Amino acid sequence: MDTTTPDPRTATRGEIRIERFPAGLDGDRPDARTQAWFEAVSFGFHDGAADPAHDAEFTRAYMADGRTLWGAYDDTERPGVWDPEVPVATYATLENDLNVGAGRMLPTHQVTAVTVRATHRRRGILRAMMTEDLRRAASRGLAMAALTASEATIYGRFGFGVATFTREVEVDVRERFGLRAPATGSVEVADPASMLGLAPRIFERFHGRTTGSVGRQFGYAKRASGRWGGDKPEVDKALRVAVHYDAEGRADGYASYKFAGWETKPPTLKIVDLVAASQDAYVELWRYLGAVDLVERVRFPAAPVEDPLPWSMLDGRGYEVKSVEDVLWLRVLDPVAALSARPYERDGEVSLEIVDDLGLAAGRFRVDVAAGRAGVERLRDDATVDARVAVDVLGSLYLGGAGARTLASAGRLPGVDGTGVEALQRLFGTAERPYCITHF
Ligand SMILES: CC(=O)SCCNC(=O)CCNC(=O)[C@H](O)C(C)(C)COP(=O)(O)OP(=O)(O)OC[C@H]1O[C@@H](n2cnc3c(N)ncnc32)[C@H](O)[C@@H]1OP(=O)(O)O
Repeated sequence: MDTTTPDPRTATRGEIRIERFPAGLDGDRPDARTQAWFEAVSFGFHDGAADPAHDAEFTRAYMADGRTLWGAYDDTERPGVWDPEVPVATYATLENDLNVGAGRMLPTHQVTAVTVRATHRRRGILRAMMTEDLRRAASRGLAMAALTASEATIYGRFGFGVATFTREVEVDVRERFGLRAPATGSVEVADPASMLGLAPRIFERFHGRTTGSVGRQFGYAKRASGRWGGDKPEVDKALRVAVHYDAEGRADGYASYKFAGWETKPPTLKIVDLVAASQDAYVELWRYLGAVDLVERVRFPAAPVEDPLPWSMLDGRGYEVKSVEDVLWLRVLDPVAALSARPYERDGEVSLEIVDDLGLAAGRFRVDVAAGRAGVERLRDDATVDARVAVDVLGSLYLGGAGARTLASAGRLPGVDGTGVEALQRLFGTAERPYCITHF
């Protein structure tokens, strides 16, 4: 493969060429390379043939996001074969801030749009793109990589560990629905068009106060405004939006939602996006959603794991957890920068050996926490350490989403004795569970 550093496992497959490029326009259409890339992504995610009019919108959004697109091309000529300019594999990256706790932001390398054509699967194409990409991100000084995964079995081998979860919940909003929390501020129905400007401002406040939150790409405001329905840049007339205002009249939360249709029994509202910059806003938006007439259920696919809602409901049994979904997967690229960036709730110290097959984060380190800040120092390779931790497990520990005790019970901290587990539990543990409502 034609990558800067050939992967020894795939270098013999000379017919695959890998290119990196920014999304680009040619007049008011995507340029040929970008259009062909969209074709491949649509194919990979079973979305049907790409629509150039839609793709022009997506191209503008990708340009605003500063995405880098990767395509893997097979130039082998065969009669009737699909245009060789349509990549057989795709991959894309962008960068946004991750809130690592107490509002501290860590610039994070995000990976998305991974597809490999069935005809080219299991030939090391993903491995070649991902190892090269992570190496480049690390060399650009990024301390963390992140993704959201379609399957839980793919990315652990590349050092990613699950860091946050959400729950899909369904709330019974018939007559017995009521909340104990005293009402605060007010909720008004908004003109969806106003969300183009308002949604990003509300999100920024949510983002600043929520550990685990990742900055949002351009498309989110378009969706909140109904300009992009679902995943298409087409006006969504079914989308409704309610905004919460605090006692001073400042907008501090919104819920965008849709009626699921009369054929859905019982009648249901589906929350598309709920962004609350305060707990009051969260509860009040639910009070509003629970008061909408002619519906019996409200479905929310992205509720926090620690949700105040059932504790506020007069009848907590009306809150049903349908499923739990992993959202953010984290991959430490630079242990010194990543471990010094996050805040710590207890002082103390622990020494770690990080095991990383890709070598990027491998080594021994001492984490010394005083007044909530960590000094992190690289140790000699033969230094004695308290715990040996695989880099994907470190990704799960990093935001406090998984406890060291739980991971040890699950067999994910082999060889770490009870003292080492307790040291990790004490130092990495957080009172609040991380929460990410951004998918990318
Ligand atoms: C971040 C995102 O974009 S999430 C979306 C991910 N995309 C999809 O799910 C689309 C459908 N799937 C695909 O396109 C492909 O199957 C991919 C991208 C998952 C894998 O691509 P491939 O090029 O076949 O992977 P590659 O040959 O490089 O394999 C790398 C390793 O992952 C393993 N692997 C690949 N796919 C899977 C899988 N679905 N489940 C478990 N292991 C897998 C391989 O066995 C290999 O293991 P090894 O290197 O330890 O021996």
